[in-house]
Amino acid sequence: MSVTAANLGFPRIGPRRELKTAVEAYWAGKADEAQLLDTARRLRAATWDRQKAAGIAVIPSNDFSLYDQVLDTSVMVGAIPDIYRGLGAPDSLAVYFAMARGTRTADDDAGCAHGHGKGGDVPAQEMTKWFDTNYHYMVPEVSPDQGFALATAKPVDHFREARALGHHTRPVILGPVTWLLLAKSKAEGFDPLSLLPRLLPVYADLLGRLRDAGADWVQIDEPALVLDLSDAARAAYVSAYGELAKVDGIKLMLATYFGALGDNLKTALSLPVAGLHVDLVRAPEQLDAVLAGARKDLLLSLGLIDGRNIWKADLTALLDRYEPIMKSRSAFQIAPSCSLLHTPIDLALETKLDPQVKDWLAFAAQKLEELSLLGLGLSNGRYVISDELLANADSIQGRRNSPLTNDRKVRDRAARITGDWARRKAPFADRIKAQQARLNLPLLPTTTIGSFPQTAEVRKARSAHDKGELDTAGYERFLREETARAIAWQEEIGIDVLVHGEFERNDMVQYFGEQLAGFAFSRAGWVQSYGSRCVRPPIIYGDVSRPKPMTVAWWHYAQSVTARPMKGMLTGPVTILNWSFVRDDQSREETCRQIALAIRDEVLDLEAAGARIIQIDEAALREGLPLRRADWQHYLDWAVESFRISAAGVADETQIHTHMCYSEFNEIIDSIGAMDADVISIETSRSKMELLDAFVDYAYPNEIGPGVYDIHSPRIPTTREMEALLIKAGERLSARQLWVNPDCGLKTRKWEDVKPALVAMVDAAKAARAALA
Ligand SMILES: CN1c2c(nc(N)[nH]c2=O)NC[C@@H]1CNc1ccc(C(=O)N[C@@H](CCC(=O)N[C@@H](CCC(=O)N[C@@H](CCC(=O)O)C(=O)O)C(=O)O)C(=O)O)cc1
Ligand SMILES: N[C@@H](CCS)C(=O)O
Ligand SMILES: [Zn+2]
Repeated sequence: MSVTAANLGFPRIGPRRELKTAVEAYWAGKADEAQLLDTARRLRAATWDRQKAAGIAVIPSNDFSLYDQVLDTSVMVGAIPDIYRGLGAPDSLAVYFAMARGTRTADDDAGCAHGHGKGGDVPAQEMTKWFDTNYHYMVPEVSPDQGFALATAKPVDHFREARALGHHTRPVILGPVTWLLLAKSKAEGFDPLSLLPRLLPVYADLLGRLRDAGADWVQIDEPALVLDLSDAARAAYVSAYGELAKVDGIKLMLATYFGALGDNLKTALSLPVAGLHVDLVRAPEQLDAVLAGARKDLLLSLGLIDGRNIWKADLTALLDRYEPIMKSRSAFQIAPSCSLLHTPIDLALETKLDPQVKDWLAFAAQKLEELSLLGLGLSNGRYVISDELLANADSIQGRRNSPLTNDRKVRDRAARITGDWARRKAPFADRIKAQQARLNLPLLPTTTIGSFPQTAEVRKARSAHDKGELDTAGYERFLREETARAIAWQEEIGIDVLVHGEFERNDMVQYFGEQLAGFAFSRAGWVQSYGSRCVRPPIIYGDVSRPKPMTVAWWHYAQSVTARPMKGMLTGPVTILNWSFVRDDQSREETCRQIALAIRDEVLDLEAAGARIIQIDEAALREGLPLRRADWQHYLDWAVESFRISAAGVADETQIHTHMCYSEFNEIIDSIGAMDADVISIETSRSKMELLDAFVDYAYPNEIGPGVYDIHSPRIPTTREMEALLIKAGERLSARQLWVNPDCGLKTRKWEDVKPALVAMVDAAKAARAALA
């Protein structure tokens, strides 16, 4: 019996975000192509060396990407829409980054939420979330007459590059069926999956070239196998892998992750591949069925180390569970559950973490060490790693018994929650009357979503403050000036309900996590969100509570400089949960309720301070939906309840807003309705208000701000087009229900875009008021 430690993918941004610095310098014209490619090469070499040093036997290549691995695949197979073709050779950086970002050149990578950056001459491709992660990929675009050809040979180039450095790697490629299932076509009714027969020869060509370059195994990622699939998709798997099996001399490790194969297990096990990777962290229960159904000669890769979270693995528990099965087959691979792309790189860089909490954590580099130890223990017996096991058991015990993770008061309070906590006192119809009497707003009130541009100056000031180069008084003075300027400008252009601009916030989740008990923060724990943009997800290690008010002082200052209503601005519990690394020793649901209580306290303090309107953003509520539909309702029920707990403590006349900068509401509209926010702002501008239909069909009774300004594009919308959108909205919903706002916050935009756009938005509201009155 042999057990081999394999990795499925390593983060590519570099321990100090070297890739971000390099690509942004290239985009800004401050570095040339050779400099960028040189940094990329050095990062790859360091990553391969690191994995070898950690004792990983199967090291991936082609997991590196300058922007996104799905985009790499699209370019590789020649799925380059015509608009980009004139910009350079198919394998040029010009075409690649145009697809990623559009062609308008500028020195920042303006981008936000679910869209991004540049429009300009040529728009970027659409971007969306990679399964249920906070990583975003570029959506492949195909047409009914799509042709495919191997346009780049990056997997082969990187395999050779690694070999020249002494590493025999296992190239990773995104499988053809998942790639097609993620693809979209502008042609109505066209199913990209029908292109499979045309795509397969390109994959076969690639596999042949990898073999000729010396590769023996290729990891082919098919995460779509953990989704609810149609019979057609399952049939596509059978024909695709039947065809690829004809390529001689190369073995495929079919990698599935992010969940159980479930009803696709039979299909997966029937495929003529040499290996199958299964996620046993998200879906440990599938082990028995996989073992029972797998051909004797199928190499199983067991995903044992969590690639989606940062907790140290319990090595003894893993040995207890997996030792007994080791003799059942001649060989196993063990691996992280999925690529380590979704974890920060190296815990060793964290010098400021509480040592106790740090002892409970493993980032990507540490996960490789765990994997390697586990491999040794499973192959040779646990005595060979006895010292390491003892140390690991100490950490696991330490975390389990630590008073840091348990706060009796929080638990008692959460246990006392009753239905009343999640119910506003009066129904919406009564509340809205009280709110209108108090707020006295015009028809179609104007507002924005919260943030104003996070300029280089703002980021520099924060960075200087963090480093101790700018004292707190100086930093706060600077922030007050920025805030006051933004408020005066909103008054000047005639916005009705104001925001303070969020200049004091580094990130809408991190900012709250930094102030809540039960959260820890990394200094260098960056995780790629999209392209060069990264986030540092907070780490929720203990029971969550709010030691003191978090936003009241800033709100108070902002309200003190204007008579108009200033929104209290909070991130909601579900979004804080979904964008954090969450403790794994209690249910997400339980943790979310604790966060909800903390936000409820903040809501009530804002109300007591005089806030008439409080916005609780739930930008990540939808993306938290489980991958399988059967699990949706349970999630939606507790997510909605948490939001309601956070919001429902206020008096009838206090208006609660929520914001969701996405647009697919059809399938979850009942839950959106159940949130019972007085006002919801959503993204609708790009769909030209069509996405309001879900609200119309549902007869949504509360107020809605359908976004009229696409903040993902630097294009400045005209008064006329925003007015037309409002009229369209007014035809679908009562004008009395409508608010006027952009699709999302403006933090990633520039003032020079924001100013004319908001002036035009206010004019559009005035015109629409006259038309709809
Ligand atoms: C809305 N989105 C968000 C998601 N997740 C979140 N947690 N937050 C979100 O807002 N998921 C979905 C989308 C993803 N979209 C984005 C959009 C934008 C970014 C982004 O801009 N990231 C920044 C980092 C943001 C941040 O934390 N900034 C800090 C630190 C800034 C920094 O790097 N400082 C430098 C010094 C800077 C200087 O001197 O000029 C340093 O520390 O070295 C801050 O502002 O204080 C990015 O740059 O990648 C991410 C996801
Ligand atoms: N209030 C936040 C929400 C972003 S989703 C902002 O305006 O940036
Ligand atoms: Zn938003």
